[in-house]
Amino acid sequence: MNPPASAPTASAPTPLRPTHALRTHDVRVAFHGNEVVRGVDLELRAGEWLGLIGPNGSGKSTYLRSLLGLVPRTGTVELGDGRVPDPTDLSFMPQAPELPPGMTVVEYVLLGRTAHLGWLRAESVQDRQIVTSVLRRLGLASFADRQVRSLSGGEAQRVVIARALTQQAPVLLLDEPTSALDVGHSVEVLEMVDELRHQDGLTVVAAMHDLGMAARYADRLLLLERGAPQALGCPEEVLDPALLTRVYGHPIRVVELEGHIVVVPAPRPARPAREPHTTIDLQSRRTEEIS
Ligand SMILES: Nc1ncnc2c1ncn2[C@@H]1O[C@H](COP(=O)(O)OP(=O)(O)OP(=O)(O)O)[C@@H](O)[C@H]1O
Repeated sequence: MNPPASAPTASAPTPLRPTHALRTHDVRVAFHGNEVVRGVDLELRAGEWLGLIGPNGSGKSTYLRSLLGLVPRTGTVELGDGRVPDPTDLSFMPQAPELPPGMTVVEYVLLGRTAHLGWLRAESVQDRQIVTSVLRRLGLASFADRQVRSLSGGEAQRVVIARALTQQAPVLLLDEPTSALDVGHSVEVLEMVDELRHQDGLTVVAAMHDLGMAARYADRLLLLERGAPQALGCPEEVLDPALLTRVYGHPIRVVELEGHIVVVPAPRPARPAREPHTTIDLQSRRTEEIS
């Protein structure tokens, strides 16, 4: 008897598993002829965390936004199956999200399910369960009925992360996810993202200014300078004091503390002694000008 069509046979080739979850090749973005992202190549495996680092204006947000199609780009962006990502594949936590007036936390976080809604556009019991579970995990259950506009900066940031997580997309893009959070809440949120990527194979790309936190959570770091990749590798390789000092324009020290990398600004070398004070007599100058 012939085997069913779908059963593997000895001669049938094993389907190749993609080696990457997200790949970008030669991604470039220009505004008014000025290129601000200059050829980013990346290949991320499922469950990998990439930390995007670099000084202000180095192109981190623009690169993330280009992956979502929010700004025009050239180059290629594809998922592991070769598809161009659609809105259900990438969830995004922007740096400065709009919090709509008159909306409660639970309504706002439910927006994360928008891409999954059926033709009736009504959320299901499962959508609500996902929202409840994310709110609980982020310690936000007691905020469910609060107006989003009434939250503190840190509370609002956690709510925005909750919305991104509720989408349950395989790739999570975070633009400075902890910029408004105190140290305790920063660790709590990053730990949760870390747990999700280990449990569910979530692939994370996060723009981060705190280089120590980036080293702690990311598997690899990509350092951008004026849109151009300067280094890509594990935190120990990329967080090279001489490289960081050059790119950030300030002396930087990298030290190890209890097994963690700590990045600290070093004092600048002593400046030459200032010229002695000269006092300008503004009153007499004025008098001279008037006379
Ligand atoms: N819509 C736009 N039009 C013109 N220039 C833009 C636009 N968006 C971003 N830029 C410019 O692109 C460059 C990169 O900005 P981007 O926000 O990506 O940097 P960043 O690394 O995320 O900075 P930061 O750490 O300050 O958030 C900056 O010089 C910025 O002014």
